[in-house]
Amino acid sequence: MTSTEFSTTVATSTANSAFIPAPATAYQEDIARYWDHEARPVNLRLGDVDGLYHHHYGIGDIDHAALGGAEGGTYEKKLIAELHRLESAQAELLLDHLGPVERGDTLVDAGCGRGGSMVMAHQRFGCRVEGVTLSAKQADFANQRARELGIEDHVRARVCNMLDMPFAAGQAAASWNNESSMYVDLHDLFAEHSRILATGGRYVTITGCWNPRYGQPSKWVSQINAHFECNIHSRREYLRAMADNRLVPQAVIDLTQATLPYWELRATSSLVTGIEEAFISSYKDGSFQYLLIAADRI
Ligand SMILES: C[S@@+](CC[C@H](N)C(=O)[O-])C[C@H]1O[C@@H](n2cnc3c(N)ncnc32)[C@H](O)[C@@H]1O
Ligand SMILES: CC(C)=CCC/C(C)=C/COP(=O)(O)OP(=O)(O)O
Ligand SMILES: [Mg+2]
Repeated sequence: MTSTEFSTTVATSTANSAFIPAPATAYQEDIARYWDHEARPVNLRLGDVDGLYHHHYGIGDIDHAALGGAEGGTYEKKLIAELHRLESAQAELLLDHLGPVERGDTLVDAGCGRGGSMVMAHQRFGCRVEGVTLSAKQADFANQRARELGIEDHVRARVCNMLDMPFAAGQAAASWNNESSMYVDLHDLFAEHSRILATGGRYVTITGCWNPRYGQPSKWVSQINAHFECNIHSRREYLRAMADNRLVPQAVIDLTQATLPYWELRATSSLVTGIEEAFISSYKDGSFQYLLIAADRI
C-alpha cells in the first residue's frame, strides 16, 4: 500500500471505529488534531519504501556506496531509501534494549504513531504489540497496515491517552516511548508505565532532551517545541521521574553523534521541512541531546 492509496481506506475505518474517547485535556485535543492532519512527504515517502511508517529520526553512518553513482531522480530515490534505513535502524536499537521477549508476551508502544515500530517488534519477537496514540487517523493507518500484513491478531493500535492506558497492572513484559514522551508530564508517564509493567519488565525510551549543562532550553530547543507543539524535557527530569517511579536505568546511551549524519543528509534532500537547522545546531552546540534510556521496572 502507498500513502495515497491509504487516504480512501482511512475514511471508511474511521467511520467504523466503535468508540473514540475524548482527549483528557485541551492540549491533547490540539495534539490529536496535529497528528490527524500530518501528511509530510518526509514521513510518507520514506514509509512507502517498505511499508514501515515512522515518526522518529535516524541513527548511524551514511552508506555512501548506496547513494553513489546515481543522478537526478535516481539519486533522490536512493537518498529517501537511505534516510528510511537510518530511521529503521533507530527502531532496531530500541528493540535491542527490550530484553528477552517471549512469543506469549505483550509489548506496549506508548505514542505509536503510524505503527512502524510495532510491526518491527512483532516481526522480531512474534509477540502481541499494543499501541496507543491520540490520533484516530494514525490508529486507523496502523491497523490497516497490520491487516495488510495479516498480523492484525497480534498488532493493534488504539486511540487512547498514554497516561491512562487500557491495560491491567503488570500486563506488559516491556513498554516504550519512541519520541513521544515530550508531549506529557514525565512523572505521570512513568507512573503509568510502572503500573502496566510486570515486575522485572523493561521500559525503553528514545528521546530528544535538553542538556542541563547548557543551563536552560536553548533557542533551538524552543524552536523545536514550537514546530511540533511539544515540551522537551531535560535529561535530569527523565532520570528523576524514573527514580520516583520504580524504573531503574540499566543503559543511558547518548545517540547525539549517531543521529547527526541523518540530519545532515536530510538537510540536503528535497524533503526538508525547515526544522533541520534547529536539530543540527542544538546537537552541535551541546544544548540538546538524543538519548536512549533503558530501565528495569523493580
Ligand atoms: C513523534 S510521534 C512518534 C510516533 C512513533 N512512536 C514512532 O516512532 O513512529 C508522537 C506520537 O505521540 C503520540 N502522543 C502524544 N501525546 C500522547 C498521549 N497523551 N497519549 C497517547 N499518544 C500520545 C502522538 O499521537 C503521536 O502518535
Ligand atoms: C526528538 C524530538 C524532539 C522529537 C519530537 C517529536 C517528533 C515530532 C518526532 C518526529 O516526528 P516526525 O517524523 O513526524 O517529524 P518530521 O516530519 O520532522 O520527520
Ligand atoms: Mg519523520
